[in-house]
Amino acid sequence: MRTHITNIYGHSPKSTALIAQNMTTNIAKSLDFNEIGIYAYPVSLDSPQELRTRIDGMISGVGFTDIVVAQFPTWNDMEFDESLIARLREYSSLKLCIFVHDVLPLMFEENYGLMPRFIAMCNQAQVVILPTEAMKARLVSEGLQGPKIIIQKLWDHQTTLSYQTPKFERLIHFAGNPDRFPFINQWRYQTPLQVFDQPNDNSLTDNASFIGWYRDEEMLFKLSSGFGLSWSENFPGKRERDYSELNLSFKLSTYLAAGIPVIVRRGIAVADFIATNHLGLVVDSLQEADDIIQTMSESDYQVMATHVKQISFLVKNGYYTKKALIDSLHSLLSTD
Ligand SMILES: O=c1ccn([C@@H]2O[C@H](COP(=O)(O)OP(=O)(O)O)[C@@H](O)[C@H]2O)c(=O)[nH]1
Repeated sequence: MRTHITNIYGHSPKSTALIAQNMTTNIAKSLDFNEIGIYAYPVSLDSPQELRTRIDGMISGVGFTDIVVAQFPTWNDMEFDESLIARLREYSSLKLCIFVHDVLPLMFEENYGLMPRFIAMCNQAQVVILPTEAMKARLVSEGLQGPKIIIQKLWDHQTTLSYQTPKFERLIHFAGNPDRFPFINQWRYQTPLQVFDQPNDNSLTDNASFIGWYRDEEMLFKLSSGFGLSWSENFPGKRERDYSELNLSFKLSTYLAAGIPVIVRRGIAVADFIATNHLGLVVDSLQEADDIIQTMSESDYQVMATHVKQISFLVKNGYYTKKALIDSLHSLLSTD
């Protein structure tokens, strides 16, 4: 019996979906999983037979009694994901876990109609890894039933960079782009915002500096002071804020890996975890965060940083992913 995990290729190196799946695969490999590579391509060009042949090539190393963890979505269209699951289900003794990174029907309003297909796909697995309890409740209300559910809880952000005590600075970092997070173009708070993205013509503020996109280690190195912001707003067609109440943010774990305290909106899925573990500020508005930072003492900051250091160790070493994968294997192979 062998264990396998799918992994995507061929997307932009700046794609967070690619970064997250590649990282998850690296962690799984440390647990002796084999990789099933899935290259990005337009699935609509394949005839049903070509698609089947393509999938057979990808899973040629999978045996009838093996375990497969499918990281979804593959971003090759839901038709591809469904075909992959259908083909794997033909191996009657194979055990299947779907590791849900994003739920397309909830990400984009126009995709909500895909929900029944998404749920039907998940219901074919024995185990489904979901990001949060809130996502579990939502998908159960949409019809998810049957698979054992494992909660991921937090993204990891693996790095070998050694821990540095962060400096107290009244500064907020944001590792996201203004197309998805337009509110950063109107930053009007006293605490300056430092954005990891190229300058853009739509920025209406002098108090946000766009310092460019950095590769992983450089970015982590620059996140050496102040706070990391994870914040989403709804805008037409994309209910980012609603989605953040169900899903996990990757950038949140980037800040934790770097060792800096975070700022999150009350109501997002991990807000309680952030508050209970004293990892930063859980606030109702950006104005509230600004006010707290402007009056905060250095010792208050360092207390938070000390708490972050502990979770940073877990995140940098991949322990959330390892736990989710190991719990999934136990669920697939034993009964409690
Ligand atoms: O200069 C940068 C800016 C961002 N990122 C990566 O992009 C992620 C944030 O992407 P996104 O906003 O899509 O993530 P989300 O928080 O929405 O999951 C960060 O965590 C980093 O891994 C990076 O590598 N370099």
